[in-house]
Amino acid sequence: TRTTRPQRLLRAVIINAVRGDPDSVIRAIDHFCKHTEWAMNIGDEKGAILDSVVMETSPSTVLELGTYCGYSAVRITRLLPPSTRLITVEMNPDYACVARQVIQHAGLQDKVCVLEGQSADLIPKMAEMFGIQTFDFVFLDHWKDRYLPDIRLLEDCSLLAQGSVVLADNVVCPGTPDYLNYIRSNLNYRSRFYQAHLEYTRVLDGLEKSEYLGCRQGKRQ
Ligand SMILES: Nc1ncnc2c1ncn2CCCCCNC(=O)c1cc(-c2ccc(F)cc2)cc(O)c1O
Ligand SMILES: [Mg+2]
Repeated sequence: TRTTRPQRLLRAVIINAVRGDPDSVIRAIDHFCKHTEWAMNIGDEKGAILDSVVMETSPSTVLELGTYCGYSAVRITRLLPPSTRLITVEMNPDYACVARQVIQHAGLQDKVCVLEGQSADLIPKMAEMFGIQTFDFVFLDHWKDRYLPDIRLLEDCSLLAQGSVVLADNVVCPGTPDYLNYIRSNLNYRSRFYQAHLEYTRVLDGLEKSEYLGCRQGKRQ
């Protein structure tokens, strides 16, 4: 049977990227997506915004929902201090398999845990599984209609602390209207929109960064 797009992306990484060099893995994927086949990685333009938010947060516990081929896992993890770990959740086993190999090619396998399963099932088990209390940084990049239920689940599981930062991809394209409405009208968050473009295209898209302020009451009127 023909290879899948993630398998062709992985082959491009193995051929073109230097083993152990995360930046060359990022460059190889962006080149593949610009010149060979589009793929739904966050990409270089939004990726630079992701980098800046990670650096300003300097998190010690990081959660990513929606791994795909591991591009954003490599982008995030290459910026983390040595003792920090990224937990990334992917429900598609084929994607997870490719992502583990991309992450390994970048030399970051000791700092990333790729968990297979649905975010809804795994979020309630996170604290127990990893011996953590809260996440300092959460990156949302999975099914767009899961952003809202999953941020609510993170709140209910007390996995967000005052100062935790939630960054959401694709809030314009494909769009996450219910999530945006919730997070922008909720007094427990301070949100900021970063205008950008859909990866490797001229289509408008953007990222929404939301800082959790702790548990206050009420909604913005
Ligand atoms: N742990 C979990 N729980 C639930 N779902 C889970 C999951 N783990 C994985 N998934 C399943 C997510 C599948 C990928 C999600 N991402 C997307 O769907 C996505 C689509 C586009 C896109 C834009 C314009 C187009 F014309 C076409 C596609 C761009 C993006 O940047 C995207 O991130
Ligand atoms: Mg995305």
